Amino acid sequence: MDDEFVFYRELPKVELHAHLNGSVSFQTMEKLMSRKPHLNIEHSMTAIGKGQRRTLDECFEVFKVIHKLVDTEEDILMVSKDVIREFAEDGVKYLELRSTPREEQRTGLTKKSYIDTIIKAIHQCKNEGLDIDVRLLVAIDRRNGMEVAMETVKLAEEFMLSSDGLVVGIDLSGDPTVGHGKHFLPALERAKNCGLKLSLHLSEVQSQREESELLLNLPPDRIGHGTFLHPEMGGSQSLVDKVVKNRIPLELCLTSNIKGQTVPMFSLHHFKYWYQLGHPTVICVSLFLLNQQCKVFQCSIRLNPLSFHLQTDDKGVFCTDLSQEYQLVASTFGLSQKEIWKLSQQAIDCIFAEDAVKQQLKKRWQDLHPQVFK
Ligand SMILES: CNc1ncnc2c1ncn2[C@@H]1O[C@H](COP(=O)(O)O)[C@@H](O)[C@H]1O
Ligand SMILES: [Zn+2]
Repeated sequence: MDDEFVFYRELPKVELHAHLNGSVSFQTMEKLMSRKPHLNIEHSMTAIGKGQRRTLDECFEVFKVIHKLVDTEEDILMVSKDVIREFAEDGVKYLELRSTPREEQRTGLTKKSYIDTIIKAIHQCKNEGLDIDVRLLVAIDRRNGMEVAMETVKLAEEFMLSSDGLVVGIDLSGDPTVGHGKHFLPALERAKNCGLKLSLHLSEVQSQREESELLLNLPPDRIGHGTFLHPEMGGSQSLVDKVVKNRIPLELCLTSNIKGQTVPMFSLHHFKYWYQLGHPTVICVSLFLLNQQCKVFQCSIRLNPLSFHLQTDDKGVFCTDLSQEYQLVASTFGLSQKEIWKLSQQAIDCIFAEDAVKQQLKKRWQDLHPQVFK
C-alpha cells in the first residue's frame, strides 16, 4: 500500500452527509440480491461505476431499485450495520447517518420500526466495540409532501426524546425538482423549535433560488450541496451573504455532484468558491478531468476556516468513500496533508451532537495526530 493511501485511511474523519440506502456497498448489495433473486436486480442498476455519469433523475431511479431490495426490518438491520462498519473501517470516527422512514405493508414495516431498527443497529455496533460514534437524522423526502413531512418531524421528535441523544436532527432531501420548499416551512419550523437540528439540501439544482432564499431564513444548521447558491452559478450575492452571516456549514460531496452531473468537472466544483472566501493563501491546483487526464494550473485560493466539509452523500451508489473524497480534493485543489488534516478537524465543530462529544472528538484528533504523521 502506498503512503498516500495509508494517510487518507488513517486520517480520522467526520461524515455528516450519508444517506443510508445510498451508502450500501457492493458486498452488501450482493447479500440483498441473493435474498431476493426474483427481483432480478443487477449491480449496474444500483451503482454508478468509475467514469460513468447519470442525470439526477436517473440517480433517483437508482434509489427506487435499492428500496425494493431493502424492505424488511432484517434488511435494514443488516444494511445499517454494514454501512456503519464500513465507515469505521474507512477511519470515520463520527458519523451522522440520515434516512427516510418508509412503511411496507407487505413486510409489516412501519415508519417507527424503520427508525427503531436503525437505532438497534447503532447499539449493536457500539456493543461490538466499533470505534465510531453514530447519530441519526430523520429524512423528509420532498416527493411525499407537507403532511408526511409534519408526521416525520413528530416522529423524529419522539425519538429525539427517547433515543438518548442518538436522533439529533432532520434532513430535507429527495428529488430537488419536485415540490417547493415553502410547503415544508411549518414542519421545519416545528423541528427547529423542539430542538432538532436542520440539514437541508439547498440549491442542488439551478432554479431553486427563491426556495433557498426562503429556507435560509430559518436558518438551517447545515446545507447539503448548495451548488447553485453563489452568483457565478446563477445564485445571488444575497444568498451567499445569508450563508456567511449565519456561518452555516456546507456539506460538499464532489463525486456525487460529478456523477449526478450537477457539476461538469471537479475543477469547477463550488468547493473552490467557498474556499476563496477565507484567508488569503495562494496554492497550486491540479485538475482531474473525468477521463482521468490530469492538468495542472495555478489559481489563487484563500482558505476558508469554517464553511464547508467533505462528505460522501451516497457512497454505495457513487462508488466512493470518504478517504477518496479527501484525496480527490487534495489532488484537485493542491492541498497539503496538513491542510487536509485541518479540514477534517474543522468538521468536528459542525456535528449535531452535544458539545461534550465535540470535546471528546477534538481530544481523539490530538491523540491520533502523531500516528497519522509518523
Ligand atoms: C444525489 N443527491 C441527492 N439529493 C437529494 N436527495 C438524495 C440524494 N441522494 C440521496 N437522496 C435521498 O436519500 C434517499 C435514499 O436514502 P434513504 O432511503 O433515505 O436511506 C433517496 O431516496 C433520496 O430521498
Ligand atoms: Zn444528499
